[in-house]
Amino acid sequence: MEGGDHLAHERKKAQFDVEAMKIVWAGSRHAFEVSDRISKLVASDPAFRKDNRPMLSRKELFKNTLRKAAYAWKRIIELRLSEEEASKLRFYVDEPAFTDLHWGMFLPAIKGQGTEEQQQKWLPLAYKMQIIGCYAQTELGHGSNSSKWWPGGLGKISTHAVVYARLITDGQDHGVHGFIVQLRSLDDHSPLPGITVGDIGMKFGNGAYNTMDNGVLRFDHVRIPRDQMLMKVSQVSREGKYSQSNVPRQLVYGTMVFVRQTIVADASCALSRAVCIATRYSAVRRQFGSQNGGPETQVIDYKTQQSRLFPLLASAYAFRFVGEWLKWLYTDVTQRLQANDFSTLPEAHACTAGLKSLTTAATADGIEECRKLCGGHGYLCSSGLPELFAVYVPACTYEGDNTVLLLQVARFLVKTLSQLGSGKQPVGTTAYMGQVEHLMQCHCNVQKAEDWLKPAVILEAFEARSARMSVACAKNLSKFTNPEEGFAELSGDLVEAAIAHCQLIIVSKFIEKLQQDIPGKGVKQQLGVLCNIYALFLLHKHQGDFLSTGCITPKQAYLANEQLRALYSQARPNAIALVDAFNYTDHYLGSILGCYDGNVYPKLYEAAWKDPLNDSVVPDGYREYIWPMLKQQLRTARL
Ligand SMILES: CCCCCCCCCC/C=C\CCCC(=O)SCCNC(=O)CCNC(=O)[C@H](O)C(C)(C)COP(=O)(O)OP(=O)(O)OC[C@H]1O[C@@H](n2cnc3c(N)ncnc32)[C@H](O)[C@@H]1OP(=O)(O)O
Ligand SMILES: Cc1cc2nc3c(=O)[nH]c(=O)nc-3n(C[C@H](O)[C@H](O)[C@H](O)COP(=O)(O)OP(=O)(O)OC[C@H]3O[C@@H](n4cnc5c(N)ncnc54)[C@H](O)[C@@H]3O)c2cc1C
Repeated sequence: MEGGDHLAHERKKAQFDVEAMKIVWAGSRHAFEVSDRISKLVASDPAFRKDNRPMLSRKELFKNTLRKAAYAWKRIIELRLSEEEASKLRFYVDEPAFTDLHWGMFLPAIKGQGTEEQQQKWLPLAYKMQIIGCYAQTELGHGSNSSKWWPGGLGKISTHAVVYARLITDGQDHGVHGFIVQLRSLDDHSPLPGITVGDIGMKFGNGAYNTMDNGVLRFDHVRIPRDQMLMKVSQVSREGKYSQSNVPRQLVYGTMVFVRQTIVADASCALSRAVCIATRYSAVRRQFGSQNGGPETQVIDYKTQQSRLFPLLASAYAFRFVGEWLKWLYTDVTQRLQANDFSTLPEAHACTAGLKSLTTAATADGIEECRKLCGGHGYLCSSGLPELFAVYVPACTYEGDNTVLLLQVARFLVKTLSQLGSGKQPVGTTAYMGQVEHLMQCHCNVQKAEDWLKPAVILEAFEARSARMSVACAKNLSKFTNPEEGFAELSGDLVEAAIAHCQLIIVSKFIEKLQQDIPGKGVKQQLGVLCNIYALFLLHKHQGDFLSTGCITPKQAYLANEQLRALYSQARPNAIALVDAFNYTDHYLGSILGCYDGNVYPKLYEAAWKDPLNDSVVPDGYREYIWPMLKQQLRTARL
């Protein structure tokens, strides 16, 4: 079958209003319209072509990224795009670049930690791209006195950086503070005196994150003007006197709370993209196994394929909704901070750190699973999956290694439990800890598989598991005379308790989403199916936790799995429509396997001939290396 929509029969099976689901996915009609318009603008402009990336050398690749970034900026100005539209445009250009750090970290750091005066001086320059900034925190080795190493945009492009360094006045160390530092001349881009700066070298994967100039930076007697220390949290007077505003020191790390929140939202984009590719291809790909001489089985009909694919589809939606909620939490904490209410900062830190860790780990693993779900073709660059994985996987490390972040969550949980004794009622995402006595002894009330569809039953099981794991850690910690020693010794268990808590947050936010008014025929029902798949998949995967803490019985674990299988059957006819609801253009997907019309095989065949290796029938190197070898064999054979 040539041309046409090869997935039309799948689209007809949908039991819900796909257009309405697109709006739910986007977050609002307005967000949908902006996203739809800008993604099509990017897709239709040949200047944003990206299929040749894996073939380019690092230098060609990097120059191409600079060209695209400059062209994107030109279009943003010409079209007078709003900040929201401009940020969507950069998103759909889909190429990591120095601009990510400029807009995503440099500007937010100045906004969050600079005084009014500092903001007035630096923000207009940065907004007009008259200076380009990066965020320089990480060091080559341990400590804050070796060389900066890793900051994106630093290597070759940034003119300025927010540099994190220790502040020492009168021989007294005041800890890490942020400073705006000019790195390069605004005339000829050469490094300023005393500054050594460059790129740190090739990274994982061809193309992929090599469009970014992650850099190294050293200072030798560089003087930073006093008024370039970011002084919202603490100040140094003209006379060299150090003082602190009446705000928590942790605000110095506020940019990380912001970025981690955006990383959670981004996880749903990366995972949904991989899932869209794998779902469409699984419906196109047929294998043996039909009965009565009918068409061969679509691989999406294999239960094994469904049990690997549908939990990822459900996770993409779950991460979308928890990302939406996290954005709300971040906005809320920001407003409170402005009113000098710092009470929710520890929770915002724990939620952003924990959810960043959980969603990036699941997304990186999920992209790799999607590659395998596409069989051999998933390994081709034209599937889009190898590059997506290579670009995405460092999210498990940057903005805080995932294990380190889970340990931060664990500290928060242990602290929350320890405060129960003093009568402090936990609120927000730890409110359930207030019923710890009930959760320690409650029994799951599931007798038949369908009982697992009740939100209250799911919630209680997840709350009980999380509370019991945290309490077990707290009890074990209390056996140590030195708490830090205890924390280090039990860190493995603490990480697992943190994971249980974060999974509870994701499940509960999905359930809360379903309590909202969601318009559109069948939309809420489909989201209900996905929510149950997400929760029961986690329960099945971590049944060891649920069983060992006595939250459920082996029979109930068996029933959960039975229900999960039934849910996969319900999701099956809607699978293609559920990925169509992401509204991704073929340009953004960048995948032959995931193309909208499902016309995969002719496109794969055609793409193969475009590979530079097929430019000539006889390859370069044949005469030099292969021909003499063949001749040699010929002579040996004759002897
Ligand atoms: C608008 C468009 C959006 C575009 C989005 C852009 C996205 C761009 C993506 C680009 C891609 C990559 C960018 C990557 C950038 C980076 O990686 S920057 C470097 C980030 N580095 C880290 O994350 C290091 C991880 N380590 C930590 O976070 C440590 O906690 C930290 C180094 C900050 C401090 O360590 P310590 O000094 O050892 O202190 P701790 O014991 O950890 O903490 C002390 C107390 O402070 C609390 N805390 C820690 N962090 C925060 C925080 N961020 N906010 C609030 N509070 C925090 C912690 O809980 C402790 O509290 P307690 O004393 O227990 O009450
Ligand atoms: C692509 C990319 C882009 C980046 N961009 C930037 C940027 O723009 N700006 C910037 O400042 N930085 C940037 N970084 C650096 C990044 O933030 C750090 O790599 C990250 O915070 C992890 O720190 P590390 O590399 O020192 O890892 P390490 O801390 O050395 O981790 C190594 C191992 O030790 C373990 N470990 C470390 N500490 C503990 C502990 N306390 N307890 C238990 N286990 C522990 C970790 O789990 C990990 O397994 C980037 C990194 C990457 C990969």
